Amino acid sequence: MAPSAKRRKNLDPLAQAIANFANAPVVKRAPPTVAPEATAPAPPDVAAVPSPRQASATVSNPGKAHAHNPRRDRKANSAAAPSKPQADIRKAQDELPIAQYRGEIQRAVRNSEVLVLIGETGSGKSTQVPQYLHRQSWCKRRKVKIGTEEVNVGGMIAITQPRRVAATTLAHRVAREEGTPLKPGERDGTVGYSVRFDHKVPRGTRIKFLTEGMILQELLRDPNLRDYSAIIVDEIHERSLDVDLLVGFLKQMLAGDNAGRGGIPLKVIIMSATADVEVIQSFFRDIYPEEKQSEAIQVLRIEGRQYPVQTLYEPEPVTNINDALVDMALKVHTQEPFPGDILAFFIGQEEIESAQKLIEQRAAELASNVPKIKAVPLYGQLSMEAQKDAFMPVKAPFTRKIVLATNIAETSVTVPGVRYVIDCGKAKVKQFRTRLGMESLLVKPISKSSAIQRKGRAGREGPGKCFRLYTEEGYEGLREADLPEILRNDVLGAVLTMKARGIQDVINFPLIDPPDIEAIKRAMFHLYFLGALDQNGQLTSEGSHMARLPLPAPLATVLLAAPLPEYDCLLEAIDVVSLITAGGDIFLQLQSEEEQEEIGEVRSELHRREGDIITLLTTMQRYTSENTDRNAWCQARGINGRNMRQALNIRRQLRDLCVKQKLLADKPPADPQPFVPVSPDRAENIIKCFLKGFAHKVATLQPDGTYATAEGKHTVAIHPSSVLYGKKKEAIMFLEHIYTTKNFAKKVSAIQGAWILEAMESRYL
Ligand SMILES: Nc1ncnc2c1ncn2[C@@H]1O[C@H](COP(=O)(O)OP(=O)(O)OP(=O)(O)O)[C@@H](O)[C@H]1O
Repeated sequence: MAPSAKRRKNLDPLAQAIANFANAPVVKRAPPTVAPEATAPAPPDVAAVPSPRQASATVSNPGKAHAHNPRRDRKANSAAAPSKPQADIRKAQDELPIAQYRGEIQRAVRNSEVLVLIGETGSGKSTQVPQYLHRQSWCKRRKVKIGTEEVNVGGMIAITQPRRVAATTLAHRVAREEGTPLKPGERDGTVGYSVRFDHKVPRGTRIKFLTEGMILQELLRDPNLRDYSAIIVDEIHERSLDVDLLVGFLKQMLAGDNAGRGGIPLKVIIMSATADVEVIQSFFRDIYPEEKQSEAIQVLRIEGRQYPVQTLYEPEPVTNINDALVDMALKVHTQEPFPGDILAFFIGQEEIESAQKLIEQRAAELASNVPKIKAVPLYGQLSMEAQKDAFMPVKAPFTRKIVLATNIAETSVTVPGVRYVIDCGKAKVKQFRTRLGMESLLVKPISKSSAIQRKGRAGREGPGKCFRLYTEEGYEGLREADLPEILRNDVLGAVLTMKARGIQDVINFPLIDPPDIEAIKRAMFHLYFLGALDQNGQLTSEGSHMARLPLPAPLATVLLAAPLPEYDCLLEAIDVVSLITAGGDIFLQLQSEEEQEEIGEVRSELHRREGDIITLLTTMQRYTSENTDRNAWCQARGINGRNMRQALNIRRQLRDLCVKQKLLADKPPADPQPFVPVSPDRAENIIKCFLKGFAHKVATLQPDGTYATAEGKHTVAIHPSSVLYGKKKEAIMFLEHIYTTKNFAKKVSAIQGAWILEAMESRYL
């Protein structure tokens, strides 16, 4: 039997069903016409409003207690008999633990304002809950009168995710389950998504997956979230800065009178496998009078997981975690049954890159009767296109996929094919060091919540195993949850978002864990310096533009300054900003001496003595002037082609946004445009324009040859990835600042001391 056929045969029925479904031609169901309630009837025994006690109780035998039949409900949903692949996927849906709770969830949402839904990883929360709700009568789009204006309110469900990869993969999955897959060129559908620089929202969308940042952007445009009937906040345990802000805004809306929504209430559903229910409940509680609290805020726990996952610990603490990860990946590969892919959690991108090489080397030495290995990286700095590889089945026969991931694969995602998880127990955590005014990347032990989430990536399509590279005592010693981002990060973006939403008193904005008042004050001062706030702390019109750009405030400041006559460099600024926000480094690290000689020489034609900003600009300009083979062009220069394509996509969107915001008069001419090197004068202007956003990130050369930051006089070194590495300049400006082995400045440009004064004076005087 051919290995691929063997592989198929070995799949269990559910995995087979999913594989069949994924490979089968898509059968499109017509976008639903809303036939509320009747389409998903409540089971006969759940008509009464539950007491809060009932609702929050764990149901030990849910199937029996609710006499609910998901298949019967589903039958009522669709008149036409489903095709085979659809029937398979429906069977898989019905077998999820959450299916037994469908009626209970529908009823709880109908009868409450806030539902906290806790269910094990893989129980079906993210994929099923929006599907259970979007045909309910309260979710209908309604025409209402607000003052003299007639507006539509509701009709859609938003479901937020902490990460882009989760939002897009879930949207694709749910769209297929709904029978309206997201295909290029397809304009109609039930499910869509919106993440930074990528949106697919078909006509007729009822379920929209968004990153938390995107819904905050929507809140700026529409403070009443009129498009939505419900907001599902998924994976709240991650406690990103954005999710904390989002629940703060939702709390304010729930506490209000819904006048901006024509009286139509917004439902809020908070979901997680590992969140602290009491913290969430108590956050919302004070909106309601005591006697109404338990009715308004309900809690439901979904019991059970679909497949068992066996946890295996190390007998002794591991000394070298990176070696142990590679060894374990190969051990699992050679000792565990095939098929069954492996998902291994690494500390960070660098560790993944070197492990990938090691695994590939060692895989080449395996005997011919052992399956081959395809190692696929998955980390945040990869372009979206490159991230997709981790989710694709391996095409080559008799090959096992090993996904080497950071914690971006920790929550919410299903990596199809994965049966085995390897957890190194550590992660790189960004922490803002208030005293130093800079970020550090620290390697820290993960929390129990993270360990549970990582384990939960197995057991989604069949029984699985989780290999923890730490001892059981080590696990017991982990803290329950991670520190919320708002308590360990710079709150600049958060304060700008609050101000842009009209929050005057940011210190008293409702937050689950309010940050240090000093951190808020520092952010306000920084925003004042960037021109986003005036002396009274009021949002300026620049600040309002800044908040609407999907960029960190300093980069948004650069784009707003660029059209000014003294700089006049908006197109160039967009080119640089696109490359900076596209993903990881554009220039691949040259490994061998040979590579350094060959590629280094071709690459040097892009290098500019002014530093990384003008080098990036030259790279974009040369790339877009290339009219024959852009891939070959990238390859010859050791440039990451995927990141370049991603940057082009961002460039197009930023150009459109700037036309919309009237920063750019007309659409610029299409590529390819002839390459004209930036003149030194123009380069100076462009760097000065960046200084408007980054005057706080400058350092001057000291007599001993080191650089000291203007703010705080901390020593910084130019990072080896910079074209100015090893160079001595009077002063430098850097766009990134990171503490790893030492304090490094990245994306560095040479500046003059006088320019710093100029940039400061223009703001203060
Ligand atoms: N992209 C996908 N491909 C294949 N199966 C999938 C996919 N997404 C989801 N599934 C299936 O649906 C099940 C439920 O997934 P879902 O994301 O809804 O669970 P969840 O309860 O939200 O989990 P978590 O808390 O881990 O995010 C998975 O265990 C898996 O069997």
